[in-house]
Amino acid sequence: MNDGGAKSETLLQVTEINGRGRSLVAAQPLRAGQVVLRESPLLLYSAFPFLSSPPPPYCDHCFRLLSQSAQRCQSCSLVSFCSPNCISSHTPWLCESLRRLHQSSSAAFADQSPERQVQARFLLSAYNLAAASPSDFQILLSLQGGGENGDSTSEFLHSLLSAVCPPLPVPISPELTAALLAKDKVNGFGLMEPFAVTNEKRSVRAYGIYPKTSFLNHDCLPNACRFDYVDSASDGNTDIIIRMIHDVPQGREVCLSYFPVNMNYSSRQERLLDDYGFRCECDRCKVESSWSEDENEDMEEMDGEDDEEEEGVGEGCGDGVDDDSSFPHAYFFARYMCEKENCFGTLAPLPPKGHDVSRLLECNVCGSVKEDEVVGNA
Ligand SMILES: C[S@@+](CC[C@H](N)C(=O)[O-])C[C@H]1O[C@@H](n2cnc3c(N)ncnc32)[C@H](O)[C@@H]1O
Repeated sequence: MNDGGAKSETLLQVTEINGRGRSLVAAQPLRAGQVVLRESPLLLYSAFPFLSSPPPPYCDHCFRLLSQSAQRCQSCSLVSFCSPNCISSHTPWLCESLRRLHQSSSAAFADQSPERQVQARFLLSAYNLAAASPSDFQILLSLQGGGENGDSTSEFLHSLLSAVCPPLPVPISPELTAALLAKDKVNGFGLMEPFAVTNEKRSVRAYGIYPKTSFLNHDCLPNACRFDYVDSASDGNTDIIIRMIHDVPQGREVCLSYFPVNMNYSSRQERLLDDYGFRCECDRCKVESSWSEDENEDMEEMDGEDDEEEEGVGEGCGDGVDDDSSFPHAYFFARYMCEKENCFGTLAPLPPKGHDVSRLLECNVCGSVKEDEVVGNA
């Protein structure tokens, strides 16, 4: 994909904003469709439980779909790789830990949800990073999240992994395990299965943590969104790409939405408080906090359960939410929300060519591309 040779340092500046922590701010005017950040993950881990059968058909390093020539690890026989380069990432510690954990996983995870196994995979990757690349591990530790005491999940995972895995050259305390899990919760991005007609309900293939992308704060009406091109990227298969949805002046904060934009006010607030520890006071929340329950339910119906309401989004989303003053952000939904049923993706223009903003909008979930009917009238 053409990313216009983005140099994020000249486009985005890390700035501390009161009440929001580190934030990324436009260091120059940014244009609709512009790639403002492209980066590789600090750490990646499979979204599949240990006990999934058959084993996931992906390279355990770059998470590409494996071909016939895939190489299975001869020692643990649990993971496969697409190339000698990828297999070199499989350290002896990780290999032995995976083998031992897999052996004990039926008993160890018997009473646990499959999510625990995925969290254990994250911890193995994080511990492995601590030993294999201490400087990257320090970057991981510097990300937001942690500080709180461990809970029963972190205690369970810490005792299990310390009992099962071979010793590491670096000490891992229960507090460190708790902090790592908290950082994953706040900063992890899911890399989805590529969209296909036969795979409309896309699942997550892997999770990744991206150092600079982790500085992007949330806004319920984002001005940027993330793309990935798993299986279709010529290199950097798991790179994350941040593109501007519309023009933004210098000095304005660049924000993502941490979840699909169609969620209603109370669901958004609940999610942000539970998972990210803050109350959102963005412009959209200020408007929607005064809506009645019915009006908020109308927003819920935009999630595709009611097609008639969904079609009405451009004109306002139903009873009571039908004019510009009560629903000033209607334009966003009409222009930048994917119309495909059950997609809920966000649209951003393709990267500009020269001075021209693209007339084509791409969905960051299903990948469909459509003509922008209002280009130039942002
Ligand atoms: C992925 S991090 C973003 C970078 C973070 N501000 C930092 O200092 O590293 C997510 C965290 O940033 C903060 N945050 C994100 N969006 C926010 C917002 N709209 N208002 C207040 N805090 C926000 C919350 O603490 C959240 O858990």
